[in-house]
Amino acid sequence: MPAATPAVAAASGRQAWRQLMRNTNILQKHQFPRAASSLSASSPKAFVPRRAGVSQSLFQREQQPSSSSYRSYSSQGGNSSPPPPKNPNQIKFWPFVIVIGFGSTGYILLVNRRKEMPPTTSKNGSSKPTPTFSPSDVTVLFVLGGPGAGKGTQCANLVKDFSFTHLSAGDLLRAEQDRPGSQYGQLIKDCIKNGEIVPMEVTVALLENAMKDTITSKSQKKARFLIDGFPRKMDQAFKFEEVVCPARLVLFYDCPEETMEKRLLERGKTSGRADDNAESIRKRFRVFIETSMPVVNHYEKEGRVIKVDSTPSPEEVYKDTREKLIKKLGENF
Ligand SMILES: Nc1ncnc2c1ncn2[C@@H]1O[C@H](COP(=O)(O)OP(=O)(O)OP(=O)(O)O)[C@@H](O)[C@H]1O
Ligand SMILES: O=c1ccn([C@@H]2O[C@H](COP(=O)(O)O)[C@@H](O)[C@H]2O)c(=O)[nH]1
Repeated sequence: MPAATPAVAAASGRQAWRQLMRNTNILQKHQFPRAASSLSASSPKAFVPRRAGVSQSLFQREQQPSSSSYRSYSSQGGNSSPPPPKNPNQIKFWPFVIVIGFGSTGYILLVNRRKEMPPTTSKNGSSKPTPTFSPSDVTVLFVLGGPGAGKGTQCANLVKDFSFTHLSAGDLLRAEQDRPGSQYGQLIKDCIKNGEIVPMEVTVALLENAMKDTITSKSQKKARFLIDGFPRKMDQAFKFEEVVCPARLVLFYDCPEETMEKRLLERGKTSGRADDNAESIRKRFRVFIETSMPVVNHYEKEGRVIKVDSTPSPEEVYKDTREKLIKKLGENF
């Protein structure tokens, strides 16, 4: 008996594979007529030559087997017996691999996206929690901008003209940091020094308490708040709007870093703030770009941002702010 050449070994391997597939009753059970071609596609392509331009269903091929359609192009030539007709029930595996691949990728993308989305369930099990304040009673304007952009300066003007209550998240945190017995004192101190964002639970609670105190002291349901320097991170934005009050607008003060740095270093001469120094300022700028600008962009996409260039003098910036605010909300918002 002649020694088996690689071609002979390959041919007998193919035959054994076909035999195995013919005996696989899973294929018959599922009746996948198209799957038959998969095995001829996934097993040796050269074995069944394609006939260009001929559209022939697999079913037809099974009905009319012809020797030419099963001609072997292997080196065995005429010595080998013609391959048996292809089993129409042979299954293609690559579509399943593709479906599983797409499915898994889609699932991972969905899970990652949901992490970025606002939560939809509440502690009490309802689909959406009710915010503490209704936007029909309480008007909230978020005031954002880089460190030293002039947010506090402009808030002071708006308070005079529009009877807002000004709540600065940074001021509330500094007060909490200095409050004797505060369990968050050291945490807040470290965050401020490094320009990092204090965990949202602390800041949201401080703001909500301050709003409640204001409304209680006024003995009326209606109020207007400028929430200065908040939200600085997406999670804060979602949490605040979900549990405290939806915001009407965002006032965004746009200013180049160079200008802000000069202002902060100047302010640092007298402010006594632990973060008005070159090193902290650098860190604050980085956090602003990486973490807070996405918040501005988010609200921008929703059409809720009034953008004001805060490079000119405080008076000019305020004039622009006032005009834009009235244009957007009307004189008597
Ligand atoms: N338009 C302006 N032109 C020049 N200086 C300004 C202007 N607006 C504010 N300043 C000054 O810049 C400094 C920073 O202003 P302000 O405190 O209002 O900024 P901020 O955005 O609230 O800062 P932070 O985020 O650090 O609290 C202050 O000393 C202020 O007097
Ligand atoms: O929502 C907030 C607001 C502020 N911080 C921290 O406070 C400092 C100072 O804030 P200013 O608005 O400049 O007064 C800021 O750099 C943060 O560290 C915060 O964590 N969360």
